[in-house]
Amino acid sequence: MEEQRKHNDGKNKYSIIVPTYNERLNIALLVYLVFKHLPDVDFEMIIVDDGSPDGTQDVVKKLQEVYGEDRILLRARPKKLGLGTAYVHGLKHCSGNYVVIMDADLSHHPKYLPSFIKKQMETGASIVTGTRYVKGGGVHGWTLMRKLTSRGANVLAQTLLWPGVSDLTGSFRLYRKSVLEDVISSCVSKGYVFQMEMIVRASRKGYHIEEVPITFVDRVYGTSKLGGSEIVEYLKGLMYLLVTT
Ligand SMILES: Nc1nc2c(ncn2[C@@H]2O[C@H](COP(=O)(O)OP(=O)(O)O[C@H]3O[C@H](CO)[C@@H](O)[C@H](O)[C@@H]3O)[C@@H](O)[C@H]2O)c(=O)[nH]1
Ligand SMILES: [Mg+2]
Repeated sequence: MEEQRKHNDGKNKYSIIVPTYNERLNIALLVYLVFKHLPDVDFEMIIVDDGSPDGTQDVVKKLQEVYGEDRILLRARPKKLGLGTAYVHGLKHCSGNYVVIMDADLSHHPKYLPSFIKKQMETGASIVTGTRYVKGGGVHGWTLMRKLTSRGANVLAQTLLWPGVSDLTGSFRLYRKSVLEDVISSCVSKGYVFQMEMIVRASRKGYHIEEVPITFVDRVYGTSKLGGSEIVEYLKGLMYLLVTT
């Protein structure tokens, strides 16, 4: 932390975008852990909730009372409109010069946040992406089917698009805000395929991308929103990128 403070000199602000759909049981713990792991960092959390029927927003409003509306921003949408567009929406409300994107279900543990920040400061990278597919990273708790889906999605995209990044579908990332705005404006996908499109486009545009190892632990509460239709969308997105980039 001391190290972090030394490099920060008080100028950087991090906006952490967290998309939520039915994360009532996870969001409070996530917020608690982010505050715990970033004690000396200037940050805000932007929760983009898509009208979760489980009452996620009620929990977020309670958290705002505890932590303050300047630290926890609730930027809701009326219904489930997809992960990719949730980031676009969240970005409009960011006041930081750096943006972190992470899941609400604790699969992206906030303990890794300092390593993203440190890596960015050491290298001056425009993007730092968490990767499960290098030494020190990994996946816990997934079924064989889900592991194969993720590996398959990555191998396929690596082979066809060779972007030079080891984890294309992961969504735990830190961006320089201006870079995120630039890359996001050229992205067309709306669902889960968004992660892959973002990193491929960023790499094509020549942005400096660094990686930090993370271990992705499957959620304890609730269920994944990744369904068969998202996989079809992914394959379509892959083909689209293949012919357009
Ligand atoms: N606002 C909003 N949030 C959503 C939506 N769909 C999902 N989310 C939120 O997005 C996060 C990820 O959703 P999960 O359903 O937990 O995804 P996952 O199956 O665990 O997939 C994760 O790993 C994949 C890599 O293998 C990633 O590709 C994916 O983005 C995600 O990080 C969670 O915080 C969830 O509440 C949506 O339509 N709208
Ligand atoms: Mg998840």
